[in-house]
Amino acid sequence: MRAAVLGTGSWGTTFAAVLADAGCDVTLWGRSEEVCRAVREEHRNEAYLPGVELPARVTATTDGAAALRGARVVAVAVPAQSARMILAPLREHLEPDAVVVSLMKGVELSSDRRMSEVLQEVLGVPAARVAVVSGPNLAREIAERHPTATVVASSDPDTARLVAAACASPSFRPYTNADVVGVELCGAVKNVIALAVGIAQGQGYGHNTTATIITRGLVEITRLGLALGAEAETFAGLAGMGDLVATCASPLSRNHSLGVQIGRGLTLDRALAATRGTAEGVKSSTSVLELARTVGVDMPITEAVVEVLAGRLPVEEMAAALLARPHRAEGVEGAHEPLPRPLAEPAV
Ligand SMILES: NC(=O)c1ccc[n+]([C@@H]2O[C@H](COP(=O)([O-])OP(=O)(O)OC[C@H]3O[C@@H](n4cnc5c(N)ncnc54)[C@H](O)[C@@H]3O)[C@@H](O)[C@H]2O)c1
Ligand SMILES: O=P(O)(O)OC[C@H](O)CO
Repeated sequence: MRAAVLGTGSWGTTFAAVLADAGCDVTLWGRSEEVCRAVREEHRNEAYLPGVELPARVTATTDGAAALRGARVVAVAVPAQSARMILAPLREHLEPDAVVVSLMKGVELSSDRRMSEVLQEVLGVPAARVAVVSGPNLAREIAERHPTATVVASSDPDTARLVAAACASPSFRPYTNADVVGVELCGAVKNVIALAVGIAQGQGYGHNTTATIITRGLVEITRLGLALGAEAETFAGLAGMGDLVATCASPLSRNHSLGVQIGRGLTLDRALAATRGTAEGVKSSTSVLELARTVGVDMPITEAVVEVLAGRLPVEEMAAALLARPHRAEGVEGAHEPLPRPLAEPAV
């Protein structure tokens, strides 16, 4: 099968290798001629995956029409906030029967749309031909063939099975799932929770704090997902708990690392400059919170991250603001309990 991957960053390049390991002939599309030449001629992408040799079945081009010609599976791995702009010119080159796969973990800021919704709109493909791949998938580990599982979600079971078959390799095991909303929200919101964990660790807090944020973060993700029609069991699976554990534990996570820098007192601009690659949670925290407000869901950790990143809540007051909320029962349902306002006012 021929496949295309749009985006030559760390996940796009790694997923191209996964597809090739599974037997696909893969063309990467990117904007840098130098990166594409190195993939084609040296089987390397040193900027994003230093030291990794790519399979011979992976080639690369800056020509979108050439990349998409004959591609039955088209996977997209560009920054979520730029996807609409990047993909619009490629629409005319998509094969009529192509299945489009979102590898992205974000929510569009301007529209609060999930990335599978953005792909449907901008590429003009129906939901039945769109899939989402999400799970505990740190690119570097997968590029090194560490054993890993993931979730392939689509509203159409045949589409999910096609994509799962296209990416199943001896070291990469996909599970199919019909819950596109749940799988996609898990991927986007865990980045916000990983920022919160990083912030706490940067402040010097230990494992109890980390476990508290991960667990209550999962409650937030679940609450939002259920309100938007997702299935409860998705959140306990690979895309939910699995990805939270990987992202919140690993220094390979850009969101986690960026959070640590913020927790240590760096400004957002400096923390971004110190973080290589796309930390989707920075912008998606705002769109996730907007989405939550449209359905009346309480997401205090997400709200605290938004306030800290915006400079309205001093980072050293974040934990106190969260702990000062009214006490409540532990379950997923719950009253709206915003952060105490005086602590969320603009810092002076
Ligand atoms: N890296 C991971 O471990 C990982 C794992 C799972 C999911 N994801 C998700 O995949 C998506 C991409 O992440 P990544 O890690 O590959 O990011 P990255 O920062 O490594 O790479 C982003 C790529 O997008 C390209 N790009 C940016 N603007 C472009 C434009 N205008 N035209 C063409 N290309 C452009 C960059 O050149 C780069 O190649 C994100 O949503 C991320 O959350 C990443
Ligand atoms: O580096 P991050 O924080 O984007 O996380 C990478 C993957 O999403 C982990 O599954």
